[in-house]
Amino acid sequence: MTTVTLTTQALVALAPVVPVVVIDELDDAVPLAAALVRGGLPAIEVTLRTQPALAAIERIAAEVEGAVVGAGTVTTRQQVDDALSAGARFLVSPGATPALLDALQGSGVPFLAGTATPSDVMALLERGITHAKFFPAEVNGGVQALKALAGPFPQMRFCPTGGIDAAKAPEYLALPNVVCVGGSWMTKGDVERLAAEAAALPVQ
Ligand SMILES: O=C(O)C(=O)C[C@H](O)[C@H](O)COP(=O)(O)O
Repeated sequence: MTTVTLTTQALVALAPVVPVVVIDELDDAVPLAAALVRGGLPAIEVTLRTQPALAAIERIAAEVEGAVVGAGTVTTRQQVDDALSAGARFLVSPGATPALLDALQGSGVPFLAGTATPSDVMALLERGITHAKFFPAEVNGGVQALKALAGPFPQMRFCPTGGIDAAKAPEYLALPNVVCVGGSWMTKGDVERLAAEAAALPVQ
């Protein structure tokens, strides 16, 4: 099997939206991921918040053609190892402790660590990391906060996540320092149609 190394830049360029998927029933994982891929959202974040999450990552990696499955809610080195073993091709965390950043930087796969403040951003830049999640986006000031962060940190690129829906996503994606947004809004209802609408959103 050929292993293609995915860079963070390539990951965030796959689609304007990274769906955040919470799997309560393992059997839901493959049909949901397949609908997201058909809609045009190949990079899929499965949160490690539920019991079947790792098995869901395994199944999606094995069975859903075109999916680039990743693990979300990664907060420990053990979860980094478990997610990689399950087949995760990228990792997302709500935060960024030094221990977790060591593990993420050693993982060999792209990752988005969580930032919410200027100091969080500086801790990543000190390590040469220029792409981050901005979490929880809406309650941390949303679009206005990201505009303010662009001043001192022009090199930083964000994937805001948390409280974003189809109505709010375009305003985020219009910002020069936003490369994609994360959200769960397209994972309920007519998933393929909602994914297709999200996939069609323009990125600045
Ligand atoms: O578990 C994580 O690490 C997270 O990313 C938290 C939430 O899953 C996202 O914030 C999605 O949030 P909503 O789009 O508001 O549902």
